[in-house]
Amino acid sequence: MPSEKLDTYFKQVDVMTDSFINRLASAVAIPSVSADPALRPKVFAMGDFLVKELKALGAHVEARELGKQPDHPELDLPPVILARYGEDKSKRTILVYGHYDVQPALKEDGWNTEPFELSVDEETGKMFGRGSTDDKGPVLGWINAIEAHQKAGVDFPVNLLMCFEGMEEYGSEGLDDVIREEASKFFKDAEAVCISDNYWLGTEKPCLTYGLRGCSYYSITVSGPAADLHSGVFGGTVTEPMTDLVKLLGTLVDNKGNILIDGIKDLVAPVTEEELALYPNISFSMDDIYTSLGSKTVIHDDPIKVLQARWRFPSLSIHGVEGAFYNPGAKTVIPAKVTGKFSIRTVPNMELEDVDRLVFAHIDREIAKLNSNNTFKRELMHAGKWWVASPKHWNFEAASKAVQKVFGCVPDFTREGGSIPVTLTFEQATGKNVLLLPMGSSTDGAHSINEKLDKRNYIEGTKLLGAYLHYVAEEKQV
Ligand SMILES: C[C@H](N)C(=O)N[C@@H](Cc1c[nH]cn1)C(=O)O
Ligand SMILES: [Zn+2]
Ligand SMILES: [Zn+2]
Repeated sequence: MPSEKLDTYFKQVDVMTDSFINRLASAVAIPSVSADPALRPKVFAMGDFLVKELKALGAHVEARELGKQPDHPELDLPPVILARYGEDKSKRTILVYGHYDVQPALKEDGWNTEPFELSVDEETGKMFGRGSTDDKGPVLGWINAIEAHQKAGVDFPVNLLMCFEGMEEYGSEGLDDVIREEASKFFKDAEAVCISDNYWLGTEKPCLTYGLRGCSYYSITVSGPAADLHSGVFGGTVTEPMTDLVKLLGTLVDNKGNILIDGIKDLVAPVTEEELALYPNISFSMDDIYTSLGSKTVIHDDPIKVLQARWRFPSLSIHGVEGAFYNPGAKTVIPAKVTGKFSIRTVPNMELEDVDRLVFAHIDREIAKLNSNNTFKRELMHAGKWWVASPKHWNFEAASKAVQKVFGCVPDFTREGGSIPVTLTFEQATGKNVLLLPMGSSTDGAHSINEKLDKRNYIEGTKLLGAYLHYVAEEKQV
């Protein structure tokens, strides 16, 4: 058992707490928003930051350039950063993945603090900042683990391969090809894969995740007049694009979460008795969902139904309207062109092509019903497939032991409502088991305002990642 080495490593992590928080603060200060063309240089800057940190620790680092962004040919895609720490043939080799881009964030969206300044509340231990939990904290967790081993003089237990991308929040543009290409090259020695980019179910108990929903993201564009118009002068004389769009968006889903697109439900695999038996053992209560939501505005009032709605069934969310008036005040404008955006979270056995076919058939039918003289365009913006794996593997076994060592409890085995499409690509390209080992908790507010990572999750999470690697080194391959 790696107990003594682990205790030395844990003590070192505690000693280095402030320095690890400073590292996170430096990373959060780089607004690496992949969706904002104006901030693309910052995504590159964040990649450079990681390269510098990794090289300073003696890792071998290579960058894979991805060329231009297909839907914005004027933009360069940020590189995929590949790194290797350790080349000892007698050790296991583990491949880890994370992303260094973040979701957009503006103070005026409702943040209590500047989103790109890490703001640490010493009383609660909450560390607010965009990317703190998704996914800069976990990515830095791997780097912290390397550094703490060095400083503690504890031999690093495995060879660590790292793959960090800068376009995850924009559909992981270009990454699949790199993974397939490198499976027999940079990643060839990998014996298992670990991804830390999702969240605990609650705030106290860690989990290991073996399933993800997929995400198919669509847009509908409605255009009419050549330019935005005065609603007093032109209201009642022109077919308004926004009126058509609101009608179309209103046909997709009801406020009880039922998807109204014909045929979607038929694509979902029936829930088995075996699966049903797993839910009651999972620590999850209505209070957990209330705390995560910050409200009681739930659709289901039973925790098992909540979990199933999140993991096991598809959902459709309407995200926003480009071109619409959204500022405070009362602007009397008729927008000339509006683009509505929505996505469907997909589950087994929904095939991407079937979902697209049903979505487009539905939109076309609804457009025809409008009898409108506006112009309509509907598009799939990006898609990633769902993933479910078996947690009966030494990779999960090692992570479970690490959770028990660091947190003193047996983790829940969970699925996740969010999507990390490259998980499936890693599994298929390397042929190895993939484990999702989250660092953040259910209240972190990833993608939302006031995103945070608790100090405890960051520091104990850094211990967890290191401990996982020690237990992995000890697991027998079956
Ligand atoms: C779970 C992960 N941290 C995450 O946030 N994934 C994103 C992936 C995505 C899909 N479309 C755009 N980004 C998510 O689930 O929304
Ligand atoms: Zn993420
Ligand atoms: Zn995200």
